[in-house]
Amino acid sequence: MLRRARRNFLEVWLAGHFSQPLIQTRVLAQRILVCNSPESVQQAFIDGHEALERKSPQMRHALEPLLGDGLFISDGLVWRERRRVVAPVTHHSRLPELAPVMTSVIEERRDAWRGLPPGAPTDILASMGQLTAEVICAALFGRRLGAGAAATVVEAFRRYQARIGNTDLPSLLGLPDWMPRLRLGISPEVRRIHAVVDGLVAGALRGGESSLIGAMAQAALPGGQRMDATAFRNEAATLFMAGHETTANLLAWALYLLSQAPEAEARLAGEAQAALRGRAAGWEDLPALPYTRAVVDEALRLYPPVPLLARQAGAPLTIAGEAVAPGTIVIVVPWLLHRNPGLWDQPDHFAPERFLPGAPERPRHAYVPFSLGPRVCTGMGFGLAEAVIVLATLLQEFRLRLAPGARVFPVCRLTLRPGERLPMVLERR
Ligand code: HEM
Repeated sequence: MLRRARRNFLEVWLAGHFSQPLIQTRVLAQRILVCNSPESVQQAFIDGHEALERKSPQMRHALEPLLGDGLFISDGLVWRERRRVVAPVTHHSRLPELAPVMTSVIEERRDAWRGLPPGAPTDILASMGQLTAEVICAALFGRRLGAGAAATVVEAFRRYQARIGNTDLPSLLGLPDWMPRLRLGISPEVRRIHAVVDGLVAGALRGGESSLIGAMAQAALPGGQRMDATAFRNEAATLFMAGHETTANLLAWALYLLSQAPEAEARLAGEAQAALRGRAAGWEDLPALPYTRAVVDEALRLYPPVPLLARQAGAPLTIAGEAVAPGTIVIVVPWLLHRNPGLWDQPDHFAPERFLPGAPERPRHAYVPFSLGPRVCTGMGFGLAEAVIVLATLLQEFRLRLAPGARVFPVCRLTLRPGERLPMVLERR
């Protein structure tokens, strides 16, 4: 099981797990409880938030070298204080101000695609990674990360993920947190990413442009203190990483799904053409793109970019009648929950209609691509707006087909991606 988990975390689940409301297992010294029903998910992440605020040791050890005490993996007082500074910078109320950055980056990508030789395969996973890296950089730092720098970070993060793996053997053996973990080959990637982030933070703090970093610098921690330089770097790295990798995978999966579903693809393209008439999408176009949004929601259901939400109990609690002792790992697995046949009709089918306004209601907490409860993703509105703007702008003009011979299968490391590459052929409509 460990070997399978290290290779690809999705391989540990058997067919029966998708419909099982609660899965209990033990890996070496570690008890693991998987919540796979709306009730148990609510009991764990909402009612049990205080006991389960802490991320799993596997997640913390995987990301700590890169993010330090950044919001994604911190807990306790640090998490509470930082959340009050970081969450408002991408709050829904700021999106009209942030969306023009998305529009201008996607306009550049569209123009570059117009110049591609017809029939040449493009790696859509890399292309979306670079695009979303440019978007989050422009929003975060108030200026564009040069194409070379974006590519450097995207590639370094890909290699970081490949080396770090999913399993943290020492934690599974019950060894304490303070014991150093062997992390072969990740230091050069971490140094490369930190060097880029440090340069950008310094630039954003010096330059007078409006930026998320600038907004964070204005916000005081409770008690009036300012965040120190390390906190700044950790939060900037967190927003950069959380803000590009997830959205890139979502876009790659959506484009793949559409390439396999010509009717859905034609419907989305028709909606985009009618709403946009050749221009790039912006914030004000979102209400006229409900089908595009439904495609995004359905892609998030079938291929949730964060397919595993793992916590470690810090205090005793009860979930679905089971006593959970401190130290137990409690996991919500969107990959399982989103395909649970007891919760979804035809769970493995790509059916964006299920998310259109007026579709039958689904059970609460059956759909959690952005997590839920107090640790819900702070960038949810940002990521959703970006994905709709990108898909509508590109698909009104281009049709994407999977390159001949390409094989696509989901691989889960920290995020869920369509293998290492996604070669697709672009055609102008
Ligand atoms: C489609 C895109 C995205 C998806 C699917 C996604 C998903 C998630 C999920 C599932 C979590 C919680 C993880 C857990 O509970 O273990 C999370 C947390 C977070 N996300 Fe996102 N995210 C996306 C985009 C973004 C963007 C664009 C930003 C920033 C601009 C962002 C910033 C964050 C941060 C800071 C956290 C940590 C919140 C906390 O622990 O308090 N995310 N995201």
